Amino acid sequence: MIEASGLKIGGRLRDCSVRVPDGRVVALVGPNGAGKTTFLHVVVGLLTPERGAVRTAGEVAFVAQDKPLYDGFRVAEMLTLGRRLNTRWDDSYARERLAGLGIPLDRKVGRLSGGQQAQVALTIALARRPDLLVLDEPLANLDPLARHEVMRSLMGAVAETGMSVVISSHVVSDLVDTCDWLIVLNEGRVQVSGDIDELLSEHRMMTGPLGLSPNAHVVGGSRTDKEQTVLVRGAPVADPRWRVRAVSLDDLVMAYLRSPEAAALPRLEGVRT
Ligand SMILES: Nc1ncnc2c1ncn2[C@@H]1O[C@H](COP(=O)(O)OP(=O)(O)OP(=O)(O)O)[C@@H](O)[C@H]1O
Repeated sequence: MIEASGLKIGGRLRDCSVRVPDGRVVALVGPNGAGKTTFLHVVVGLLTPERGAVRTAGEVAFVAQDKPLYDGFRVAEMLTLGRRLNTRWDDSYARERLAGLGIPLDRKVGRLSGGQQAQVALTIALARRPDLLVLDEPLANLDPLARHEVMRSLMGAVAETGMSVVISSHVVSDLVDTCDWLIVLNEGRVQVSGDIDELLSEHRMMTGPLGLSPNAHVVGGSRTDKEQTVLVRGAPVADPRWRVRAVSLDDLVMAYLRSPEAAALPRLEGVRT
């Protein structure tokens, strides 16, 4: 569970509130400089907000954007470090996971591929047996195959343990198959927070003639010289002049990011400050 209320850090985070239930796999998306890393640092306790508060349940493991590995260390030495630093460390889990991935324990970290380094960082975080795993852009600099492998093996671990996860990324398509909760951060504000299936089912994309009102709550849109396409929230009024289709997660995120004043947030009463 993550409960954040009214988080403020200068202009980097401005009144950010979210409430995410236990066991969710959260996609935290937003453009460069949106505040994702800042938000994650507050969630894991590395930064103290000027205003607001955050609560998380249980043990938290964090994998920072610049993977916290030592190039000169062998993989086995990274595990020893993990064991010494963490009381809840599960060494046999770490060794089995790395063996399953074919990553040799005697290899120096600096000699591993980017994908293997990401897997070692993830294994060290998982071996801490966290209740909440927080990953800041774990897929950055990985090729598509390695991205897929990291996400697939992460999902295996989630299915085994039921832990909550937050993953930040610029690339929505990397997260679409694995995450079930979406947070969109834009210019230091939480623009969207909610269950992904619910968000997708309550939004529609409508295309119709210019000048025609969609008779629905419009999030944002685009136009050509003949037509307009708008993302709407809630059921549109039936009108044959509009072509209505379901939205993809990408459509939804892009439409909100293009309209920074629009928001899709649940009511947050009951959040403790
Ligand atoms: N230590 C700091 N002190 C002051 N401002 C900072 C600091 N770190 C980052 N910022 C600024 O805060 C804003 C948010 O940065 P942050 O790194 O949280 O964004 P992000 O969404 O993670 O970006 P990216 O996707 O590029 O990693 C940016 O404008 C950044 O320049």
